[in-house]
Amino acid sequence: MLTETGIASMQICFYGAGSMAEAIARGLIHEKLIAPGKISMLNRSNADRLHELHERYGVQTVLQGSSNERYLREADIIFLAMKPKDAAEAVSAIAPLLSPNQLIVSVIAGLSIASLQQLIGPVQPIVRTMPNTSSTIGLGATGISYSEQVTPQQRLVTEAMFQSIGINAVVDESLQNAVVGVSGSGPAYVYFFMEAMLKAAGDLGLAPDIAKDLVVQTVLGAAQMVKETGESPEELRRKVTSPNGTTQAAIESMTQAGLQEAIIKGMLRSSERAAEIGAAIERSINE
Ligand SMILES: NC(=O)C1=CN([C@@H]2O[C@H](COP(=O)(O)OP(=O)(O)OC[C@H]3O[C@@H](n4cnc5c(N)ncnc54)[C@H](OP(=O)(O)O)[C@@H]3O)[C@@H](O)[C@H]2O)C=CC1
Ligand SMILES: O=C(O)[C@@H]1CCC=N1
Repeated sequence: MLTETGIASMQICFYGAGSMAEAIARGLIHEKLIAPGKISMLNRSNADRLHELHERYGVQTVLQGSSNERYLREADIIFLAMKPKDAAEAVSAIAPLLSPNQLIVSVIAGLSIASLQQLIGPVQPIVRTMPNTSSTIGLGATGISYSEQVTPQQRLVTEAMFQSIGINAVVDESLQNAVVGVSGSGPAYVYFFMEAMLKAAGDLGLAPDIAKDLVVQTVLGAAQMVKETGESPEELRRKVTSPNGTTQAAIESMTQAGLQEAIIKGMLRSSERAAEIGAAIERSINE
């Protein structure tokens, strides 16, 4: 499927060279989907960051204002990967350089296809995505939505790219903010949970390196159990929980502290925040 897409011969430009751009670029390179020399990464002012990316991956890098234009014009695929607050200005700046055969792939939380069309024009094929940073190691989870202008071939390319760095789900654009709340922000919830587990392990007297090994393997093993056994988290939890045993005591204590409600509330808030961010960009465009 990958050779059919012709992706290996394409040029990919990351406009915005931060954490998410690096996670995707690193994943694509690591999975050998595309050679580093076919990837360019641009940012606004942080020259050290570009130098670091060039040294680390061998990607082409250049500072805003020099020969950025060439990379942007030559790219078959342009990833928009700046923070939402910078998006309207950054996208407006490149709109005059774009031609309608270039595929725009946005990873920007909250930013709608309609807003991007306002900034770029109606004919540009646009993909709105919500990936996550686990793409770095090929274990990402990405929500994908297409504008009408995206061709079947461009869809193949998009899905091949995101499949090479994890799994993806094509969703109606109205669900993209839900994807933010679930898997876009998701890795941070798990890290937050692990931080708490590590703290408690220390309080219980375990040395940091031993605590880390035990916590990481526990999280990894639990996720893998859900994936490989096909059993639900609830069923698997029951199997750990002996009547009147240690796990029951822990779960009762966590429930009393409102852990489940706190997680649900936090996820809904992430999704709501994505909508707020999108609305703020929309307002700034229409001002
Ligand atoms: N981090 C995550 O887990 C995820 C992030 N996202 C989305 O990815 C996007 C980027 O987030 P993240 O990677 O964390 O952000 P970072 O702050 O790490 O990176 C942002 C990058 O954008 C660059 N930039 C800002 N303005 C411009 C401009 N005008 N022209 C060119 N480059 C510019 C910055 O350059 P400089 O440093 O020089 O200013 C920087 O390289 C966000 O919109 C976010 O919603 C989506 C899913 C997950
Ligand atoms: O925190 C954020 O806004 C971005 C979007 C999803 C994950 N990180």
